[in-house]
Amino acid sequence: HITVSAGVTNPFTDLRMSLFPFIIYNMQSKGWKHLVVYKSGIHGLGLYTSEFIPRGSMVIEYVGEIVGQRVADKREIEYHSGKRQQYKSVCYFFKIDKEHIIDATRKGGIARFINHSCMPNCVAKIISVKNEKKVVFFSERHIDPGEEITYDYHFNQEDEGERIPCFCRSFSCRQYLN
Ligand SMILES: C[S@@+](CC[C@H](N)C(=O)[O-])C[C@H]1O[C@@H](n2cnc3c(N)ncnc32)[C@H](O)[C@@H]1O
Repeated sequence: HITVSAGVTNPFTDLRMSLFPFIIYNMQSKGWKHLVVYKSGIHGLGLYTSEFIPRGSMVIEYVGEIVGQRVADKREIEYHSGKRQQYKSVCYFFKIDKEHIIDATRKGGIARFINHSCMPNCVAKIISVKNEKKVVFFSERHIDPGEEITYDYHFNQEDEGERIPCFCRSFSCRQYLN
């Protein structure tokens, strides 16, 4: 049984899936869920689960280069400057704390494709493993095969100058990401 949200393409019922070049399996260590990158009904590409995920499960880690605020600020300007067209309108940064940002733009895992939803099915938690901070997504409810993985970005309005319209289409959508 596959649940499909209204209007959202489901990769597991879509025959074009086999032709889509962006399918990458999440081959991280055992215990992680089987996840697929596929075009999203929310924005660009998104991350989907191909298996049932019970509530409270570890879903995936946000992996990338850990940089400081100064480097992140420089890279943000570089990525949005137009020199690298593919990074112009998207942001693959995850802020762990004031000093540490994970940049998954050039080197990183598929968690960077997780889109924002105002009614998400996952939550990002910062956990410490051997004194190292890691960002791990946990399921907040059970997630059916074929559902897009989402979390609430919790962007502050003052973070960015321009407001980013939200396309999560959830019942309680706040209309903007920031
Ligand atoms: C980490 S990327 C997510 C993956 C992205 N969809 C892609 O194709 O690479 C974050 C960016 O996706 C877009 N995005 C994510 N969730 C969105 C939403 N609910 N509404 C509109 N844009 C969204 C924004 O441009 C945001 O900066």
